Amino acid sequence: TDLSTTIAGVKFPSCVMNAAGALCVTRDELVALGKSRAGAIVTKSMTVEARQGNPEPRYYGFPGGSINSMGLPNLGYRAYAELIPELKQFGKPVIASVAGLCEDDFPTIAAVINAAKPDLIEVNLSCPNIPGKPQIGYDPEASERLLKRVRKVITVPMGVKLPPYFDPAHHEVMGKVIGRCEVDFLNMINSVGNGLVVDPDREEVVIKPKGGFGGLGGTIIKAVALANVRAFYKIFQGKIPIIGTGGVMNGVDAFEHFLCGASAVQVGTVLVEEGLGAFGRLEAELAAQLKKKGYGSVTECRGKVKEL
Ligand SMILES: C=Cc1c(C(=O)O)[nH]c(=O)[nH]c1=O
Repeated sequence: TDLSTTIAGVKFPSCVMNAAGALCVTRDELVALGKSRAGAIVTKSMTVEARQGNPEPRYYGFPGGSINSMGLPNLGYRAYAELIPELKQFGKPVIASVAGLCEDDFPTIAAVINAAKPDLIEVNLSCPNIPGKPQIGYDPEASERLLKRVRKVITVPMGVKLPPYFDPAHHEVMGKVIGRCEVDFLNMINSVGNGLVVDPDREEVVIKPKGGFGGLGGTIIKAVALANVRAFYKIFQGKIPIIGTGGVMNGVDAFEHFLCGASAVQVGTVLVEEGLGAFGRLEAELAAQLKKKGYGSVTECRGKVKEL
């Protein structure tokens, strides 16, 4: 079964890769991703200055998912610019995830990172965990302004990592914004922002930052992720490739993302909980599911989910 895929003209040896944030902050983590079965190396979203991130505990896994308020711990964009040439030696695409603490950070980072020639750049409009900073992706005007500014300095394929939307009216508005910004691929969804997990025995929240509020991931967000993949797949009639992220814990979850229109999937929670071996398991399970259903590749089943 062919698990390779192509996004914006870039060939991925496998359609399963890490989500920005999962096991991808340090050089060693990124090299380990290069040596693993991951279909790409996706960096942690990067900021201008290196950051320690939020106080711990800042990640908590539980049956069904995870909650995190990492606070953008990363090496700073200059360090990743230096690392990219080395990371490109592993025979798989390198996706540089660009964030920023303010709008002006994005073009600053994007211009220098673009010069390092990652295979693709993913603009993260959806970090939910910077205290006092609303998610850019929930502000269409700011999103459009920012995407147009970074598009001017990015010559490699440019994608956007979006937060979950919960209303078709928002899908429509963001669809129009994306349509005006020459976006080469989409990635949805980022974590479901500002959830709260409580430990009833200790009568406490489970993470320290923001009073315990954090981004949700894992099985519990799969239905939201699938809805967003499907909504934007339909808006763009499959013409803009979508990376499906959210709730992929096994091969069948991945298959559901492809049925809804994804061209590849990213995994976060399952990677943090299980480690890099998850890639081999996910690939085997996905291949088995495709075979069972009579599909020869993920491309064949893309967008094939039937309505009633
Ligand atoms: C870039 C920061 C993000 C973070 C974080 O570093 O807190 N967590 C997420 O779930 N999604 C993000 O986009």
